[in-house]
Amino acid sequence: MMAFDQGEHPPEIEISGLTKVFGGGASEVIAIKNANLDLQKGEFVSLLGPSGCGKTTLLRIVAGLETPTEGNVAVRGNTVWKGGRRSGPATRPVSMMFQEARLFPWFTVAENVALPLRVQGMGRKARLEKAHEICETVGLAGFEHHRPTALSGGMRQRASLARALVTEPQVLLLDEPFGALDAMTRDNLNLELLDVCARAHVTTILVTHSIAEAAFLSDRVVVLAPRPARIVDVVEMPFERPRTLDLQRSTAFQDAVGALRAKLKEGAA
Ligand SMILES: Nc1ncnc2c1ncn2[C@@H]1O[C@H](COP(=O)(O)OP(=O)(O)OP(=O)(O)O)[C@@H](O)[C@H]1O
Repeated sequence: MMAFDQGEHPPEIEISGLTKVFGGGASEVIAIKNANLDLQKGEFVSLLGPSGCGKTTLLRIVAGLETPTEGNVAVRGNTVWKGGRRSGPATRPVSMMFQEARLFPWFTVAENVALPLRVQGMGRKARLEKAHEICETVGLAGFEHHRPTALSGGMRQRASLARALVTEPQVLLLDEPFGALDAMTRDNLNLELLDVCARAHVTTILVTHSIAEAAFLSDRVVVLAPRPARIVDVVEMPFERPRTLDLQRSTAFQDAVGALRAKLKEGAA
């Protein structure tokens, strides 16, 4: 799988003229300035940029959690924001995952994973069955009855990923999901993430500080610059899928990482 045709189908996520300003007067911060971005179904796009360039804010606006100052967002043809105002249906086929696992310590892994289904009103037996299925997919088989405190950091993030996937979302929004983990665990989880996203044909936006992670996972990388926060460029990662860690040793990959680093530098200048 490679090179998504930007014109063939209506975009799965449409972002246009998006601006977000926090505060006012002397404390005004322009977190995003006139961002435009479309994602096709099944595409994996990373937001790459230095701290404070508006990555998390952009993700939260797409999730419907943050109100933009101006602009439009639509997910799967349904308006989320129009002219900076909330619009469209209240429920969306979107799941979000954060850097911290945010699991409830008094629930088991399976109960945590099943929570979004409980919110949707699914009965206990059915939702726990579904949670067990997803736990198996993300490598947590055998740990369903454990409490989160009995898990390693990597396993807690697996549980968090399972919870994000349990509703079979069409769109996955990931805010540095494995940023706090050691490099080896992070590599393994990223490989599994790619596998899950490809199998379910999920459209994914990932926020990351890591140039190599963005290059390895993405179809396209959105390079962001701070002050004023803006999109510097959207760079295609022309690597075949499925990808293996060997890709990272290739000259083509190193070149792509070098090109992204140069774009980041250009944006910071
Ligand atoms: N609720 C808020 N109130 C005021 N300013 C905010 C708020 N949320 C974010 N900001 C500001 O908006 C800018 C962008 O923040 P954001 O968290 O989106 O950046 P980021 O690129 O995700 O940073 P990091 O990589 O450190 O997480 C920052 O200058 C931040 O201080």
